[in-house]
Amino acid sequence: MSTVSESYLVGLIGEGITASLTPPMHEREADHHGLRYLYRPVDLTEIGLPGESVGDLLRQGRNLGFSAFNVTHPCKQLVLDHLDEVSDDAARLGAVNTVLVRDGKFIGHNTDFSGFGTGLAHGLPGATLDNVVQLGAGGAGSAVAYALLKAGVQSLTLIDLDPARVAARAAALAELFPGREVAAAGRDELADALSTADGFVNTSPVGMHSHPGLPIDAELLQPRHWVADVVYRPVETELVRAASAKGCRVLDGGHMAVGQAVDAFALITGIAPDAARMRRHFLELIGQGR
Ligand SMILES: NC(=O)C1=CN([C@@H]2O[C@H](COP(=O)(O)OP(=O)(O)OC[C@H]3O[C@@H](n4cnc5c(N)ncnc54)[C@H](O)[C@@H]3O)[C@@H](O)[C@H]2O)C=CC1
Ligand SMILES: O=C1C[C@@](O)(C(=O)O)C[C@@H](O)[C@@H]1O
Repeated sequence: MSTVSESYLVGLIGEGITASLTPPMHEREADHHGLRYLYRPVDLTEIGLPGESVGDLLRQGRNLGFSAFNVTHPCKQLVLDHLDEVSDDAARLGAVNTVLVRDGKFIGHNTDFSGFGTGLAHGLPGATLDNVVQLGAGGAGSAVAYALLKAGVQSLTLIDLDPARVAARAAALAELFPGREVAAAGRDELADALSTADGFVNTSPVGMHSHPGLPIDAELLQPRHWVADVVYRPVETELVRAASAKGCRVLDGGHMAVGQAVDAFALITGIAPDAARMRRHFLELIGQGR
């Protein structure tokens, strides 16, 4: 037996997340710190609940002694209506993936953007951030674009297949970061945009096992470009491979996947986790086909 001050009970609420690597990453790191820490997936698909039930689940979880939750698709925006406090960045971004239960209150944070930002700083130190092209303006893309602008990117070109979505995202980001240039573009403008860019980030699903291929023509990459992917199944995507072969510095999608877990673990426990150890564990899990 343990009381809420002696142990941690954490859940991940979202659709189709039973195979997520985030629970084992947290649990293994907690073991290293000698913590009693259990992290369970609460898979909406398996229990047959809609995303709108996230508020009820949070309240039930609080009553059952949960310490915190990660929330993911389709709940990152829906959860906002149920929180007592939201960090400035999560409020600006309009998305929460981490909810702390503190004195019966729900406090929202976003570690997707901070996790990508930390991965970028550690994985590509000193990368020139003046001009960046990002493919994909969906859920992951919103957090990554926010992280890039926070990291100092001056000119960001967002490219997506959905013109309305990318225009809305670019306009919202331009308002949040006055003085920066945030442009929306179509795929036909990729070559032009990359000709003056320092870096390229893929946040589209292209490159996943279920969606194989290169998200852009590798001919467009020059050795001066740094290249980041957020796809992490596989970790070595076709983009990562092609960019490395061109001599580009690369950041694989595992950095964001581990970064969000590192930052959430720190928020939940107040303990700084060993990020390198968590990445080794993540790569081990991926290597086992998890
Ligand atoms: N490393 C990490 O921690 C995470 C990685 N991901 C990865 O990011 C990928 C995207 O996830 P979400 O943003 O949640 O999906 P989403 O569906 O919200 O957004 C994907 C966006 O990419 C656009 N898109 C698709 N194909 C494109 C193409 N060929 N060219 C340009 N735009 C294209 C879509 O129109 C859409 O706006 C996932 O497939 C997953 O692999 C997602 C979440 C976290
Ligand atoms: O979107 C994601 C991915 C995730 O749901 C996972 O399954 O690893 C964990 C969430 O914290 C994060 O925001």
